[in-house]
Amino acid sequence: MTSSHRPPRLVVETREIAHVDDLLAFASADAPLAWLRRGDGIVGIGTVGGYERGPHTDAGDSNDAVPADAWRAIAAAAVIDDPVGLPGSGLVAFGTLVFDERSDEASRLVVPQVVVGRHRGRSWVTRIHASGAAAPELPERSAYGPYWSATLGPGTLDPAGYQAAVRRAVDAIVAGDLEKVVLARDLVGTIPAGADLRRLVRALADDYPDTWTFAVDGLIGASPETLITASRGVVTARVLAGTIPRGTDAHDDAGASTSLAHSAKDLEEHRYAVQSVLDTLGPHVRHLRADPEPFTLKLPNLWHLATDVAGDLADHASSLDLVAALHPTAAVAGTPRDAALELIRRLEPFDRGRYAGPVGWVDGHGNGEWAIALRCAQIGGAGAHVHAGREEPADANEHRGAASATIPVVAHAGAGIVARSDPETELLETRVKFRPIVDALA
Ligand SMILES: C=C(O[C@@H]1C=C(C(=O)O)C=C[C@H]1O)C(=O)O
Repeated sequence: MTSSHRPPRLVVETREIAHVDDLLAFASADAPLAWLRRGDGIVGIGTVGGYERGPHTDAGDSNDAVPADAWRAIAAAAVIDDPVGLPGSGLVAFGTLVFDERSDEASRLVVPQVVVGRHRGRSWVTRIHASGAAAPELPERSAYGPYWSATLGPGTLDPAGYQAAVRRAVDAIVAGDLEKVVLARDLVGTIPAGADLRRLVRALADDYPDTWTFAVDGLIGASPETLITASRGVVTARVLAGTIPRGTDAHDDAGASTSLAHSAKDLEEHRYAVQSVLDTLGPHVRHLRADPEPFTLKLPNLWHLATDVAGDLADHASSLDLVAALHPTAAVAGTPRDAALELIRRLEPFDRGRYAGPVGWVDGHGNGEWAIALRCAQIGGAGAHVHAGREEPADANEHRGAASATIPVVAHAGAGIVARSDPETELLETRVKFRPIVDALA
């Protein structure tokens, strides 16, 4: 899976199939690959190739191809037979990229052996194999395993520590070092080994049907924020920044939405986020459109200020090129970007891993759908081990029974900090943003 090797020639065949009710039933129980919204989307089974970059080393990894270039090489070598031609048919890779290129976790593109997809009433299966190898079997549904649950507790930055970090961020902003920074905190826990992870994906998809529900390389969540979609030359994004919890009754809830829509502090946070997207898309996109005022987006746990952005691709950029240009937006890093990244590294005592990074899929033409990985948890993986303080015992064999009984989980949620931010309100906001993943695990 290294990018330095010449990619194998992949042979790809997509065929329409009878309507699929539940895509997730085809996914693997312990390593699901899924991208779903309102029941439509794609699931992947097995791995036939891909790309991996990182973890970061001090020696540097600058010789590695960037994901967009690595993918262009894989796609250019592929032989694709796709009479279906819908979003997610033909050759696809699922991707999850780290937030910070200095992360100890890896960015990955995973090309599955089999993809099952559904889009507006049409369903298909794609089989992918290396040229000369046998085509994979057609996929089968498998019954869901038993229900399981997990609770998340304090991580490396507890509520008091988070409020202290917010105060330091406000000081830096007031001192003129930067205008906005997004600070996150972490929660950790464990889930039972052998748990059917599709249960978690399904709970998120059921409770948050309008979000992108994703599962890629152990990163599972339900994000409302579209980093970028590219489909046949049309580009869209949904920028979110500015948040308020839902009200306790209809009257209170309407009041919450109105007060968010008029909050100078939230409108300021939002402006930075929209501007960062417009600035980076500008060179690649014609007829770039964004409403002058944000709308309030209602989710089961909170309201966001939202701006939809759209335009026509003006060059040959793939969705992965656009991802590279956009990430990290001011919605998850801050303004100016470099000063914000530096402050995040200083104030957050953990590695974000893939949290707040790009997650999604890309096809053989460069089309794709990418969200910002929010409202999610990383199940397993080196980062989770470190966060959970569960170093591998010196004699791993001796402890294997105990060590394999659970799988570590780490989740993150953050909030945009500007000069007027109040530490307690920001802490409450992160609590509300943890709700989707905390509830789905419960
Ligand atoms: C950082 C997160 O969310 C981001 C920050 C927001 C805000 O500060 O209002 C809103 C949506 C997201 O862009 C998160 O969910 O962890």
